[in-house]
Amino acid sequence: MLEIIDLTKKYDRSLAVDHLNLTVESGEIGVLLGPNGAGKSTTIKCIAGLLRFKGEVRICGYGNKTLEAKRRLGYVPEMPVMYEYLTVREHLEFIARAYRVPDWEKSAEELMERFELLDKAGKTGRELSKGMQQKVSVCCALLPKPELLLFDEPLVGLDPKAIKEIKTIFQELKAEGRTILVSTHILDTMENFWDRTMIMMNGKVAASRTKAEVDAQNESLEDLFFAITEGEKEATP
Ligand SMILES: Nc1ncnc2c1ncn2[C@@H]1O[C@H](COP(=O)(O)OP(=O)(O)OP(=O)(O)O)[C@@H](O)[C@H]1O
Repeated sequence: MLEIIDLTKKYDRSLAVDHLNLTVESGEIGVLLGPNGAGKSTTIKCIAGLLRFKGEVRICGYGNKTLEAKRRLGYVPEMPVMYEYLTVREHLEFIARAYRVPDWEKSAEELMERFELLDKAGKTGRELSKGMQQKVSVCCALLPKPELLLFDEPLVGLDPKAIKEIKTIFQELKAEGRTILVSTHILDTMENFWDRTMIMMNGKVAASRTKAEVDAQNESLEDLFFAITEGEKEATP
């Protein structure tokens, strides 16, 4: 479970996230939407503990800076960050050792197979394309089986097979009762399996809806997005 209470983040004098509150329950897929510059990546980086902020972020009840929270968190950043001289397999081994993942070799092989990385397992970070780096980043986040997974624009630059695999994985994680927060601009790919959406504008949640609420209005995620961001609808958070 993820709880964000009164999160505020300023870069120098510019306010990127403004007293933001949101909750994503265990077994839910939360989708963070919003125009460019709305504050989505900043929010995700604050949750991941990469930025200082005011307010509170709780992961399964633990403050996000604690070891208990970090153990339960997986993060796929917008831009993959690779060690230039580690191979794909060594990246997975590094994560497995850091998180003390038991029997990691089998899980790592399965993940590499799902993302068509087995034949790239011996390639180093610097030898990988952007899309391959993105796939390694996803595999590294999934390997420790965290309770909360943050995906910042996970589908950008991936090939169709990897996109299909990620969508399947979202559903598997949900079925296992994990908490997922995805920031994306690619609305139609999330259409069928999200549970809760938060639409951000100017650092605030301009609207928060469950899928049931949106379905009851006979709307799509895209309809809701434009209604909120283009002001056709009263923004009721
Ligand atoms: N490192 C930084 N230093 C100063 N300002 C920043 C920094 N990173 C982001 N910002 C500002 O914070 C605000 C929110 O940016 P953020 O990257 O969180 O938005 P976003 O919703 O993820 O946008 P996008 O959809 O374009 O990725 C923007 O006004 C941006 O210019």
